[in-house]
Amino acid sequence: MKITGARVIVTCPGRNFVTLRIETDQGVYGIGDGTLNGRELSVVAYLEEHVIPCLIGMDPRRIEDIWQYLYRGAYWRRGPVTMRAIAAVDMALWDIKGKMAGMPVYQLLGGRSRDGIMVYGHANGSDIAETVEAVGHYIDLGYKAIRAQTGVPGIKDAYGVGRGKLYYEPADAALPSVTGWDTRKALNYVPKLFEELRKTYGFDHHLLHDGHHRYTPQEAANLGKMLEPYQLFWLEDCTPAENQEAFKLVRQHTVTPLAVGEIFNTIWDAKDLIQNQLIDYIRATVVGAGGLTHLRRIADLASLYQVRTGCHGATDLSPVTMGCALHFDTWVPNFGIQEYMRHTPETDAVFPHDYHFEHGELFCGETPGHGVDIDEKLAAKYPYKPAYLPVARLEDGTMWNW
Ligand SMILES: O=C(O)[C@@H](O)[C@@H](O)[C@H](O)[C@H](O)CO
Ligand SMILES: [Mg+2]
Repeated sequence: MKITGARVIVTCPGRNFVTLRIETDQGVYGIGDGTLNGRELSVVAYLEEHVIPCLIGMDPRRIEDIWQYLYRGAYWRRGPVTMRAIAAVDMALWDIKGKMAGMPVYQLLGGRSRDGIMVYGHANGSDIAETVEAVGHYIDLGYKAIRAQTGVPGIKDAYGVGRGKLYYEPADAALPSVTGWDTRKALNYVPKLFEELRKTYGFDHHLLHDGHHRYTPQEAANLGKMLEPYQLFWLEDCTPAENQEAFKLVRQHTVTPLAVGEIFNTIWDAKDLIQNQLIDYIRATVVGAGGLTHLRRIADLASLYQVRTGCHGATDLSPVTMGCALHFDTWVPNFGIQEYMRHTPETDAVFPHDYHFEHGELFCGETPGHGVDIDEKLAAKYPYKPAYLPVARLEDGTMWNW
């Protein structure tokens, strides 16, 4: 069996997506997601200039060998662009493998470990009252787990406050928009949100919060401690994780569960955090961490230390990634939770899929492969539109973490 061709499809049904389609001499094709929010065209170039020419003539059944070829062969290893390009190839090859076997990908991974996949949605508001109401909306939709993010008085465009009830897309301008941040104001306000949420809705639902890399280790430890009475499912990205040791300080001071990893792109980013039990959930994703082939290695390492998966699932991960993630989540023994930021109807129309939402859970389908396709005619109606993630500055103008 041979790869006879491959092409990259860039489409923007409300936001940009990068999709790789791989053709074979058996007439079977597969698709993969390579979207990198705000830097999409770098992955397009990497795929078109440096990956696709190497793939032609290769045997698509050799998923592991092609992964090793693309990882080791690049010489310059790791990084978000390289690993997303590898992920796009990997997802497409698993899709082809499933179609050839007549099986959904979760069967190829090892079969079902569960039926439904517990997901969490994104409730947010400009202040505590609005956010409390938004959480109620997600409860009414049947979610068992809800992430809550609030605007903070005195902070311009604080992270996580969307522009609509269900859809949250942070990439918002042709050049990065500038938002503000003030840790002291946030530390004085965020715990009050969770106090109000528990007072209003009790403890029957999981609540999550995303620190989005904004706190120093000491501040993160302080926030984790202040949130303990509200029994969060997790506090995510509480402090930048390049220095994995920083989590030792946080861990010493709080039992609030910690999650990290949506910006990780290989097992090396997470190895020390997992082996030292510094986190409870690993958020690495199929698209961000080199595809299913590498993500299951991360999950296996995590399982040795009772760390569970909590894959990132924001709107900037395409339905192709969501489809693959659900097959992964259906198989992985140490599953924790799956993030599920709903895509818009336009996006869903471009990417027809067989997964569905019911009673707070997502269910992958039984279609051979990963169960997601791309309508290229429709995709062509949405040309690429430059969009960047915002940047954040402190009140004195210091660059900070968005
Ligand atoms: O946990 C999350 O969902 C966020 O961290 C993301 O929405 C993140 O801001 C975006 O994926 C960035 O593109
Ligand atoms: Mg996050």
